[in-house]
Amino acid sequence: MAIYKALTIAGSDSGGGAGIQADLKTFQELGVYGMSVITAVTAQNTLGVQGVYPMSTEAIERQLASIGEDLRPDALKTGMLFSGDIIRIVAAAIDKYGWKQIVVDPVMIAKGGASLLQQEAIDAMIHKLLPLADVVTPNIPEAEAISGIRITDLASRQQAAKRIYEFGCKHVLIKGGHDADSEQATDLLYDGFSFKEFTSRRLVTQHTHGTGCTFAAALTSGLAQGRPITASLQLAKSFIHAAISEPLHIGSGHGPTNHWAYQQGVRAAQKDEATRGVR
Ligand SMILES: Nc1ncnc2c1ncn2[C@@H]1O[C@H](COP(=O)(O)OP(=O)(O)O)[C@@H](O)[C@H]1O
Ligand SMILES: Cc1ncc(COP(=O)(O)OP(=O)(O)O)c(N)n1
Repeated sequence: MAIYKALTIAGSDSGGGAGIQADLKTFQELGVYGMSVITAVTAQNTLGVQGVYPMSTEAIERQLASIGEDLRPDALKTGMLFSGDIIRIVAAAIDKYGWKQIVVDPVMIAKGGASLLQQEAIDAMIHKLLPLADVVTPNIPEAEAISGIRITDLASRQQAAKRIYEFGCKHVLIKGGHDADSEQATDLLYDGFSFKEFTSRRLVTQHTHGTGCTFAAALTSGLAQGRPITASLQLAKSFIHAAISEPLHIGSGHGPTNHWAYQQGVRAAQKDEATRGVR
């Protein structure tokens, strides 16, 4: 049996809903061997972010080298990178080790408002990391910050995607979770030629902590397994929809998504199929 390996380069969320923890849970659920490089530790729960503690650049470089010298990832994702220095170190490692299938989730601000990326780092994100990305997955505020274009409708979202594409990434996927007025959660893909939409029903819930990390980790899992980009995005959309559909109701604030839900649905469908076959 082939073992596909995925790497997440991101921050730790002590509450387990976002960051490294969400990524590793998603990799595991989708049958991919997960590895991690931790860029920062956050003290975080469903009520918000109580502390941010970046790792030393030496510790990050050492983790990247440990992976690079022994365990080649089939795909990798970046999440919270916090500073321009960390972004430059990560970009240099991607280049040095020749890693492929790069998903850049340009994490900037947690849903509660805490800053997870220093303002000065946006420039490094744009000029060092985006040119290495196979897919960059901004939410609407992140797409606005990167493109400098205010997104108010489909036309401005398309314009922002085109602008971000010009920074050198192969695909831009602007997520629609923040478009609260819409009855649908629509993610928009641009590949330099045309647009494609990935749509699901918008679920009304406050338990959406970690949706972006989980979505990008599911996309990375698909790419690690050798699926094409659109099939990987479809997988990610199905995974996150299931994870939001069946919240765990833990904590007293914005709870995490349910990383078990997708596979529980797959198993239930298989059981159904098997039962029908017996009849
Ligand atoms: N309420 C919701 N109902 C259904 N899908 C959602 C909802 N909120 C977010 N999503 C989906 O979750 C994924 C992550 O999107 P988003 O929440 O915008 O990212 P982020 O966590 O980075 O802000 C996207 O595929 C988006 O369409
Ligand atoms: C450590 C860490 N990394 C990333 C995030 C942001 O995660 P995201 O999936 O965008 O979810 P929200 O925080 O916006 O709910 C995070 N919070 N912590």
